[in-house]
Amino acid sequence: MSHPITPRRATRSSAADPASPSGPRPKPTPRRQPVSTAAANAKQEEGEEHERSPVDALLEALPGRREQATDLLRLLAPAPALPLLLHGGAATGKTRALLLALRHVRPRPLRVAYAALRSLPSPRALFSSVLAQLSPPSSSSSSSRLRVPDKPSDFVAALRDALAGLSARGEAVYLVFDNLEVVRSWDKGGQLLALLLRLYDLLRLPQVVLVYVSSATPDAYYSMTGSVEPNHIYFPDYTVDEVRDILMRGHPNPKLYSSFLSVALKPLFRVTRRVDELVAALEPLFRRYCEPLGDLKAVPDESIKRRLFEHIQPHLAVAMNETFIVPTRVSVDECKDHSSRGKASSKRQFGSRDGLPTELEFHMSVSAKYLLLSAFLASRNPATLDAALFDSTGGSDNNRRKRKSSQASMNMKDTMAEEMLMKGPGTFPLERLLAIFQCITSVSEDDLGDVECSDSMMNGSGMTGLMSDVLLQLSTLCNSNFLSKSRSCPMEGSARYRSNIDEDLALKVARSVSFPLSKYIYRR
Ligand SMILES: Nc1ncnc2c1ncn2[C@@H]1O[C@H](COP(=O)(O)OP(=O)(O)OP(=O)(O)O)[C@@H](O)[C@H]1O
Repeated sequence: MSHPITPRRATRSSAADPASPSGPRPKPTPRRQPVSTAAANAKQEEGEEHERSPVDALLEALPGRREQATDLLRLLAPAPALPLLLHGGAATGKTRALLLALRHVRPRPLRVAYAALRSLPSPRALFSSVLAQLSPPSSSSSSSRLRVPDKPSDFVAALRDALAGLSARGEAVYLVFDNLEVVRSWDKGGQLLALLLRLYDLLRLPQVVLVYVSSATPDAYYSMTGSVEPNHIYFPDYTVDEVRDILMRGHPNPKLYSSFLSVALKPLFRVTRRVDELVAALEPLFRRYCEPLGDLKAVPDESIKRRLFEHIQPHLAVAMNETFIVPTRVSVDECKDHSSRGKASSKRQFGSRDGLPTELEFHMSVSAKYLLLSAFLASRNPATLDAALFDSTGGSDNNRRKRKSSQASMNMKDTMAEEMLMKGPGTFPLERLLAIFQCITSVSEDDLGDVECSDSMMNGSGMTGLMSDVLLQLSTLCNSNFLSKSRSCPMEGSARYRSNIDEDLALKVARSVSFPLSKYIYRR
């Protein structure tokens, strides 16, 4: 299930291995050992009899992540450790596994500065968050007084000072950059990304362990920086059995919940594989499932199971048609002072489907996002411009188009575009939607070298995977009001669709999959 990791990989730079510092790499300090007196050993052995090993505790908290948890404990050992990259699709447990594993890393004390980049609005907020977490406890309460650097080079200098102080006190420091791919979407994000990836070379502090968490593969990053290549651990998508183990863990009535999951999990798993979305979708369903029961502690026999199954079936069908939306509760202000709190809490909440809120983060599948973008373009652009906007290779080639267009045809297009804007979002047939969808997904396929459009984001199945569930996604988007479906057109005999989202929301969705939407929006 899990792809093999490549521990201590060879590096692309000549002075890559900290164990054999032949180049400019700093001399590794010997790994610090816990105090090893007879008394300490005895105490440790005694403790081991009563306590579970860190690995056991970790494995219990991480169903489906045995291999990753073991690798984490091994590769997180401090001083000197190569940077570590955890990569894999959305909600595959990267953050959870890392944060739990860090609790078990020895020796202590250690300091963790965790930057949840998805919750941070700008480079400056990132600098502020990291430096605040590294400042001594006395000054962290007055973090407003902390001078926040504007320039990345000043940040590196300030970071080095803060880390040197902690290293001098014997503290190992873990610098975690979660959702690293987000940096790309920031202004001058490419440069900042390269700088973050080169921190190992820039800081030269062996007791500092850099950990990057991302949906993109290592090659997406390290081929462009030429810096030391990290160890990496791959987090594949969960299988349905693994998700079942995760959901079953610690349930007060395992027999009842197991009989519920045997009915509800597989159908929903076809719609989403994200654990957080499944948890959110299953919770209200389980309450429904239990409605006929007087006693929630009861162990259901076969006849009760049958009755519960009949009771839940219609609700299950409705749930499968819903789009999963998870609101983020993190406001920009909250982000400014602290980064780390945001992520977990923001993801567990399940949003309502009322209206089309703009402050939500949408945890849709990649294909649903592309479909929504295709629908937005189909509603927004005149159909006659499709051929020009999406050339035969699927791409948008504005320059060539401009050169080739005659003044007369440009004028005609302008008039049409104006009419379209006056009329509001237009309707379109399914064929047009699918054609645009195919074009824009093929563009993204060409860009697979890009961080955000990595294989992992496509769930390892490539763009064919995107196409396969498109009709299911379409009905989900309609049910959740992102698209509306009109009655069949008497002339064409088929239904027409209309996008209900505005440009801001479309741009937000586009950013989340790094799709250059503005290139495809026709503007006069
Ligand atoms: N093995 C697991 N056991 C229990 N809960 C899990 C497990 N894996 C994931 N989850 C839950 O699923 C949700 C998403 O997990 P997490 O944030 O760790 O994923 P991620 O891979 O970091 O996602 P992203 O790439 O979107 O940041 C969290 O609520 C987390 O607790």
